[in-house]
Amino acid sequence: MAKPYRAAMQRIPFIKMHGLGNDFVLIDRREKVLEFDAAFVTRIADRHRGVGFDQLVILDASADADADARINFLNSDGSLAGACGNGTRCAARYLMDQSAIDEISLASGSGLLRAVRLADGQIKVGMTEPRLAWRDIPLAQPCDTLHVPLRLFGLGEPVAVNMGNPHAVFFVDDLDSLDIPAIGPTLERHPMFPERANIGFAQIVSHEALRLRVFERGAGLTLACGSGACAAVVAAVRRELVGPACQVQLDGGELSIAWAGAGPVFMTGPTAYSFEGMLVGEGNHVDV
Ligand SMILES: N[C@H](CCC[C@H](N)C(=O)O)C(=O)O
Repeated sequence: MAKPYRAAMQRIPFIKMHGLGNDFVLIDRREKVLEFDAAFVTRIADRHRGVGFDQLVILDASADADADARINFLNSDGSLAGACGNGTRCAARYLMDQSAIDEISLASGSGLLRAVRLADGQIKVGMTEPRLAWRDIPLAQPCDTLHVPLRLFGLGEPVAVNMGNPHAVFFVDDLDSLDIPAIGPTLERHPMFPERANIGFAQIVSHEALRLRVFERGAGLTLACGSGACAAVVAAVRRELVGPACQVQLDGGELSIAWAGAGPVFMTGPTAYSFEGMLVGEGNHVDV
């Protein structure tokens, strides 16, 4: 007798999007309860056996009346990401397109995020105010987050910033001379960072521009990291290396970041749809 496979089969529609090549599988659960576990997430993240993504973006209906939806992010290794700037911009674009509106509010783990569509189509999001106390990064020991006492691989002391997720930013003279895939894992998992950290390497270009590459917690080196771009500008403003408006040049393109030295960080940049599809399988163990 045939196995009653189809009866148990779950079908999960998804949309693939990216912001500067930082890519996402977006699952909209606002109208339908869809359940999946960490094994499912890592399987879908697999770029050969699955769809492939840096972060999975999950949209849920929000209990908060001020928010149009609730947003959560999972890294490709299955871990939770407290914030994701490019994923926020992509989800905001998707929700705005669905309702033909140009402004949206999203409830996230780091607070309420507001996003707007600008006249040129770029999406601008107000990220949360950066947290700068060592406990809030979090770091393993009390220290000045402007000079975290960590000296490795010939790098200077990093600046630590929490953008809803932990970041350490190293300023370097020559970004191209660094073997980031080789040094990234050690830094991401250094005992100084009890919740691991996103590791940014920034090279100052001018008072209004910097180049950045980020080895992301739970995802490795990506083409762009939105919260990393915010963290790098916050770090550079604190070190008086750039002004309050700064272009961040990432491998996948450019983000405009603005931070007045206090309050929220604003991030503006492009978003793009790649394709849509259907994840198909039994229960939580979905065959792609
Ligand atoms: N790509 C994301 C960052 C994901 C952060 C994640 N790697 C973590 O904090 O664990 C961004 O655009 O901000």
